[in-house]
Amino acid sequence: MKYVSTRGLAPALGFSDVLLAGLARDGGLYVPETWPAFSSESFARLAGRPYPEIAYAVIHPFVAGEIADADLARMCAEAYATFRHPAIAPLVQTGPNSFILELFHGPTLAFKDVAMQLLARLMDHVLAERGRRATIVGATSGDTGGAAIEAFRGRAATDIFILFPHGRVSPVQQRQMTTVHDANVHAIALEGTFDDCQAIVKGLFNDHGFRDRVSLSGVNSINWGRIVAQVVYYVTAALSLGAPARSVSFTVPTGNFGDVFAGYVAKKIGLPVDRLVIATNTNDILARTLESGRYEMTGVVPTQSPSMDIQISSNFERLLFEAAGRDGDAVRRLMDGLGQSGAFTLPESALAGIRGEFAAGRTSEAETETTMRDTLAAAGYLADPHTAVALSVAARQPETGSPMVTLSTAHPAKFPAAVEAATGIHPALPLWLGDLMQREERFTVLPNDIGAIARFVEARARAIHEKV
Ligand SMILES: Cc1ncc(COP(=O)(O)O)c(C=O)c1O
Ligand SMILES: N[C@@H](CCOP(=O)(O)O)C(=O)O
Repeated sequence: MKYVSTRGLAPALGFSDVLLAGLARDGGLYVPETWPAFSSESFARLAGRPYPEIAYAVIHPFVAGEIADADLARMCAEAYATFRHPAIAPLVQTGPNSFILELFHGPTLAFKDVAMQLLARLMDHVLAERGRRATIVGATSGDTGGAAIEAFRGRAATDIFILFPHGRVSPVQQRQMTTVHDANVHAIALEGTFDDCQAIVKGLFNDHGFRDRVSLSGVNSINWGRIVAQVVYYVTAALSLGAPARSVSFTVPTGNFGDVFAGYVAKKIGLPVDRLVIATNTNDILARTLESGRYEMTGVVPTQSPSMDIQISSNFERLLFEAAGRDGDAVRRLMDGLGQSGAFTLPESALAGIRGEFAAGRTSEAETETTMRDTLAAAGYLADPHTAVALSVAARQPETGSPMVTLSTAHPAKFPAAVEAATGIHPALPLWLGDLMQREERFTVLPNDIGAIARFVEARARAIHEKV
């Protein structure tokens, strides 16, 4: 299987090259040339199997033989051995037909661990086989950074630089990035928003000289390896609820569109998914786009679900590519429009296609608080603010008979202030992170300037390369 760029101008690559490339050289995102097809029988055979086995089975066709089967199986087993729940991604029933899919049992208490623990192992494996090193530069609104640093810390073949928006992540999120002192880890507080961080990362990828000099790789959801690992929990959740014999709906708290796009991929490979619902906070560009057909940036406001304070939603480009009939020229024109004027209008047929696959809704700050309080009162369940955004949107969906699964993307202890203000309960960090707030912080504050970031990365990466 080859992967093609959403902008149509970069060479098609195999799985291992796509893992290391991150962003395509034409600025697009890689997607598989064709979707593998799973039959009902093959899904049925996976029901009841342990999570790492299902991960292996789902990811295997996407790897297309580029990694030996035994190595892939071992890496799936090792990645999910880092999780603190035997089910890895357990389902909790909160109503007659309502379920919460808990994705926060990994080392940093966020759903990002599910993909990142595997991605680090896959990248290490490919780099070792090629005798190469890579410099990872990533952007985070809070959770990707901690998960990436935890997964890549101490790895000999990678230096990792994470840009986070200064003052806009929760104290727990910040400390998960700034208290890791391995020599290959660099936390950078950028004087800007998450969108600024992400624009700099994409800018660095599009500077081919820089990209080649430092062997740039990415671990944001621009990397296909992130998406494919996230497809797995849609499969495990649906199988637990009766798939393939019945279909299941999902509501997903959404920012960069990676998580909900993984749900779309699950559907494309044959999982019976009824509805896929995009849930946004007041940074509601995706909900507005589905309503009006116009993707239009209006400025980001800080919310109590900071990881979703995003308006340039990277993976929406992957959906555009699908909805535009896989026409890379059309996607390039739309993305150029976004770059020049901060907006684009979806072609009618693309909008109709997207509306056929997704529903969307937004949750205000007041509704997020009420939902945290009501969920505790009605179901005895303490949800984090990101999960609450999605629970609120899920509750407003029409009943179709299929079970509704809301993805819970973070542990409430990552956002104690918001959870306590809404519920009166101060969620404690698990024992192994109990001293997080006392650990020494180390990070560099840099201006919102791509040149300053490029110089910092190149100087530090080179210094590390010279020592090795
Ligand atoms: C806790 C949490 N929930 C939801 C999201 C949104 O996920 P995505 O960016 O994949 O749409 C994020 C960040 O990505 C997050 O950290
Ligand atoms: N919400 C994310 C933003 C980056 O998303 P990614 O999935 O593209 O890595 C975060 O927590 O950093």
